[in-house]
Amino acid sequence: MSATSGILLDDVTLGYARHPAVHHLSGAIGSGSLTAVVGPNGAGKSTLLKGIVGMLKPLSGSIGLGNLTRRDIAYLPQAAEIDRSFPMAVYDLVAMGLWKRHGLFGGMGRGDSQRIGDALGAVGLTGFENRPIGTLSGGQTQRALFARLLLQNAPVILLDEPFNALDTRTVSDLLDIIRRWHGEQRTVIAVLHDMDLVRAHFTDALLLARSPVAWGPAHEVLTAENLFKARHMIEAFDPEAAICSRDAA
Ligand SMILES: Nc1ncnc2c1ncn2[C@@H]1O[C@H](COP(=O)(O)OP(=O)(O)OP(=O)(O)O)[C@@H](O)[C@H]1O
Repeated sequence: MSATSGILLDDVTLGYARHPAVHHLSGAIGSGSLTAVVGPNGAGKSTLLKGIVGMLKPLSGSIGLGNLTRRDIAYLPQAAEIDRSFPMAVYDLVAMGLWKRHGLFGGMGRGDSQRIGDALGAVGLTGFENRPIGTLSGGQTQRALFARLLLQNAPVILLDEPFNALDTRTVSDLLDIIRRWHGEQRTVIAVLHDMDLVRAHFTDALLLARSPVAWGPAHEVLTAENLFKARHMIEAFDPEAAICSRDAA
């Protein structure tokens, strides 16, 4: 992976219909870092990922990508946002990871079947090539989506609650792939709720409660005091506020 200065968040406010969901966030996600975004429900974690991937334009502030473009970012939304009813075989879903290489209507190149087979093997889905995606279990679906991410070969990978409702075996297998990406100096940012998992496997953590509570080495961020503060901040938040109090002050 090429070296970049990482992702720079400069006083970023993100929201919907001008209602801010993430307020005044500044900091850098270093290139090659393994960062967990944590915080209570409604803290703005998914919103932040959507801002970084370019699906949401900041209401104010800016998100800088250094020498990367949006096309260098692979994004796995929450499972609930993925339409599994689309009639498609596992092989074709995973092959979509090669679109960046070939373009939407480009043909498959030599070696692509091998690459797809390798990616399916890496996630333990060899033999599932022809299965319609609608017939997969939740864990198998997430494995197939990780295979697609493997083929995307992106320097930045954003994962929104990738382990939600998965059994320990599947989590462990997918964590191996995340570790592999980290070893390849890719930047990995994952929204997670399991604090023990973050402490054990992630180098950095950003604790959000619409505003940033703490950001830095995971073991320094995930203290009982910070987590309590984040919960308190979310409970005290007025979701109907049209503009944030800091802007109004
Ligand atoms: N499309 C949308 N339109 C309007 N408001 C939204 C939209 N998506 C999210 N929000 C609101 O923005 C706030 C932050 O939501 P977000 O999904 O980013 O939180 P989260 O930290 O990812 O939560 P969770 O842990 O529950 O997934 C919430 O109050 C939510 O209701």
